[in-house]
Amino acid sequence: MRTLMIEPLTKEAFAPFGDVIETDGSDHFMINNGSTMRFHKLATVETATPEDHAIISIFRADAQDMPLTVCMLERHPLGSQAFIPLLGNPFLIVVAPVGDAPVSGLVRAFVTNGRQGINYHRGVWHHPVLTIEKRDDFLVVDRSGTGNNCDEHFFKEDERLILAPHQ
Ligand SMILES: NC(=O)N[C@@H](O)C(=O)O
Ligand code: NI
Repeated sequence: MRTLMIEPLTKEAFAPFGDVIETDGSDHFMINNGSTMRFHKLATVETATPEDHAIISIFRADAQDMPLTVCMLERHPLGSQAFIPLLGNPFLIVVAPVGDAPVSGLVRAFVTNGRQGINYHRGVWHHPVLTIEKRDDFLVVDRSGTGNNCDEHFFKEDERLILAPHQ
């Protein structure tokens, strides 16, 4: 099984999978009579139909045992999904490009710097949220509507991957 190299999250590296929601290196303009910097439209919420809603939730996630064997990835075919850390902690991301199924050899892992959120584009394969802290809170912005919006793919045993952040 391949051990994933964990890359530092950057807009450029993550571009094939979605957006990085951060102030570092992002354009802004002044609002509120010059008292506020607006880092405008860092990401957009994708939905599938006019009846869909973009909703805001909080995920309180517990850490997975590490090293983690990555057995599966999921995707949301009907909308995007954004995770914004509420407590300023780094977290882990495992993704694969859009396609009928995730390709094990194309799976990549990233670690955030604590000041970054991400927005998975519609259909991007990803692992369910992976904290580094024992428990962590995320603001999540994603799509609500009819139909199935979560496909899971389980890798064959020889396609599984290892995520080992503490080594
Ligand atoms: N199932 C759910 O809402 N969470 C996942 O989509 C995830 O990416 O964590
Ligand atoms: Ni998801």
